[in-house]
Amino acid sequence: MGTASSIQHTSKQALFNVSKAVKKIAGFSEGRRNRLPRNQPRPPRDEDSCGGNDEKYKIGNEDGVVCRTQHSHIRNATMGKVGQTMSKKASAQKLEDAVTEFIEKLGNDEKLEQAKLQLIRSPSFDVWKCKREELVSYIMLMFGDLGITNELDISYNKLKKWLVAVEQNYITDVYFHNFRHAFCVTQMMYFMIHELKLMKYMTTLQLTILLVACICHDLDHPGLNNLYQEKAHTELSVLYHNCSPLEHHHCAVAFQLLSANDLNIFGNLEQTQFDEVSHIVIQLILATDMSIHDQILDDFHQKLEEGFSFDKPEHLLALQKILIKCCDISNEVRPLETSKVWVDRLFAEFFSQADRERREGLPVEVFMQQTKVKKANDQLAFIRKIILPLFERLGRVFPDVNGRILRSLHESELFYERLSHDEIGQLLTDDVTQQNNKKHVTFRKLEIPKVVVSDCSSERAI
Ligand SMILES: Nc1nc2c(ncn2[C@@H]2O[C@H](COP(=O)(O)O)[C@@H](O)[C@H]2O)c(=O)[nH]1
Ligand SMILES: [Zn+2]
Repeated sequence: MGTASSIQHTSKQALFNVSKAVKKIAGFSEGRRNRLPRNQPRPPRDEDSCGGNDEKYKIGNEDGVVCRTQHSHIRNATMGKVGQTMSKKASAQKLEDAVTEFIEKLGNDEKLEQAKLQLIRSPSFDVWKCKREELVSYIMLMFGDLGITNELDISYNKLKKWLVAVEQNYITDVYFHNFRHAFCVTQMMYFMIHELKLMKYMTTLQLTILLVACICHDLDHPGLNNLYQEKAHTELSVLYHNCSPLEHHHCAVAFQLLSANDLNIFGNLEQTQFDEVSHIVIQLILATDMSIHDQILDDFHQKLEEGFSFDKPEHLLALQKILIKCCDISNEVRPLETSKVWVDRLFAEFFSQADRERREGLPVEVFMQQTKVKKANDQLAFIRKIILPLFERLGRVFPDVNGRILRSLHESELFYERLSHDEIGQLLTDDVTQQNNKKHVTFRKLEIPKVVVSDCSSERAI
């Protein structure tokens, strides 16, 4: 697998040395920064992320919200270890009781942290009940829990600054491809790391790569897909010759951010290691382009037929691509009340793109036309043709996938099967376009590259 060989080679090997003697942080980071100059900060955002202005997603006012949010959030947690053989709803109730009981006994910060870790280790974690700042702090918890901050010697401040910069480089007004989506993909990966015990097979650096790729995989997504980029001959489509233009852009923004000295969470790696890490992160982000879905699935299938081995770098990379793809389209692994919102948001993004295409005189795909789409039908098809086969293939390496993950997917399948008989999604949550009718969705003209590396200051303290 060429340059990725040493990072990917054999599990649980000490792959990098962070001792003071080998750190060349200053020179190393300066060099990279000089090659990739910083850009102008983006104007401040006017609202609190997706759904921030919607009553439905509001958690309360700013005063005292942290405490109330944490507790209501923990109380509303669902599933987890409890009730793995029960339905999504029954297991949710059981865990809710268990967590409520647990909270009553909480006496200090450490216990609260443990309770939070329990929450984010579950696919039932409800992203809609959190403020953006909380999401950043949850990712910090994941890094601490997996030993990443220790092993890569990342300071609390640097990690926080990097995450805040990443969060600011997702576009708030985009219905689906916003920071909450990136968080969900990351949190699902964190869940999978525990559920499938990936730490037995991968090094801490390899796990870090997975999480970083998830966090960055849709950076600066404009809410207009690759088809639009091509049809409208956007700057991105020209720059990347219509070859996964969005995914290449997400990579470009990710590495613009990492090029800043104070944001480079890989700053303690040697240059060659940084290059190898970058190479893998880029390949994982590029793998999220659904137009190469079959190709990636076939490649993994071939490795399975050869006899999958964690010790073969090319096998490991194929598996990592499947993992990030699973997480990227994993909303249906979550409880229906969470996943339904994502379905509506995805369609709202499609419809918004279709409106724009009509305004610009471009052809509009049928699956994006509000008058033609049958949400339940389409979702059922997506579950059956894309999601289930992908997870089932992952299950060939990790049989644990066949437990609660597949059960949950089959529950969703059943739900949409029933709904598709009634159609047309009357039982789905209110259309997001109606929820957001006060909000004007404005897509900025793409400027390449545009990255925010400033404004990570104390007023945004986590
Ligand atoms: N009909 C559905 N399409 C979905 C769903 N989840 C994801 N998707 C599609 O896949 C891509 C994923 O790639 P991304 O990196 O752009 O997030 C996404 O754009 C959708 O087109 C789903 O639940 N239903
Ligand atoms: Zn995505």
